[in-house]
Amino acid sequence: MSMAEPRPLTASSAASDPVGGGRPVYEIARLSKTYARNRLTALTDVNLTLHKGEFVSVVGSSGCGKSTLLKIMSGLMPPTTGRVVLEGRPVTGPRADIGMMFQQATLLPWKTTVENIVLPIEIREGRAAAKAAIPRALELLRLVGLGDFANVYPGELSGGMAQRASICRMLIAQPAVLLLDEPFSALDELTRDFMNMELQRICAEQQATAFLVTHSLAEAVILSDRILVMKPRPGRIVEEIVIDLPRPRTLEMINTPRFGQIVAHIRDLLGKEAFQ
Ligand SMILES: Nc1ncnc2c1ncn2[C@@H]1O[C@H](COP(=O)(O)OP(=O)(O)OP(=O)(O)O)[C@@H](O)[C@H]1O
Repeated sequence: MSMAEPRPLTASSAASDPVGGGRPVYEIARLSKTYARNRLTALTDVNLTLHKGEFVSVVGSSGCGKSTLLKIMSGLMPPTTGRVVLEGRPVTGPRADIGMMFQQATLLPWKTTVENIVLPIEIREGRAAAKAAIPRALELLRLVGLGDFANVYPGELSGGMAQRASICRMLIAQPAVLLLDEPFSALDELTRDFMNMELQRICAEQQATAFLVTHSLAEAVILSDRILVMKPRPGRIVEEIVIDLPRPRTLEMINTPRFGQIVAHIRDLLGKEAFQ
């Protein structure tokens, strides 16, 4: 293998090879999922460890099991077999220390931005706790550049601004892990690029441990320390790629030969079926 090639690792080594030396935060071992209704094996023998401060993405063709994996990781769905452990405790349902972000911001239109951000606390711990969390919500709004928009309603926010607000809502409970389900795919390309750079900055500032599902290879490469490549029937991790581009990443890196090589390598791994 030449030095210019991405360094491929086997899927089984994914569980034991920390990037940046962080401690293990989220651990999945021998995970499988068979949907009872159609007896479809959506995932088989998935092993994965996320280390503190690490950004890991998963890519793969439609139907390879990415959403199934994310639902299990978030506690929304039980696995058929295997171990799912966050901060030493098995994940058996939704938890306050799991932060989630989706394609749509899903802010409540009758609540102001800051009220939306403290909403998870209000739901879990009541009004007094939500009120006490407002200073932290305002601090988070400043972190994402929305300091002046705390008291406006979501209808007055652009798509990118609404997603920034949902980053704050995700971070308010100081989650141990961030699970990101194509958070910027509904945005136009320029805003999406910008938001990815913002996400990188925020994750670095918060030392966040993040797991991203995306259809965009470029997005996965620009953001990640490692990329897991999945294949379908049955859904499994076939390769792990360590992204050795320096940090902080910049959009200019997208035009470098190294970036192009890594994307081409992943595209080859995915094969033609991923793009049909
Ligand atoms: N609730 C369900 N019941 C039965 N089969 C399901 C269910 N949800 C997903 N599947 C099947 O499991 C497989 C994996 O689906 P999943 O949605 O996890 O894939 P994905 O990689 O997220 O796809 P996409 O990229 O298109 O969102 C697919 O074959 C899908 O048809």
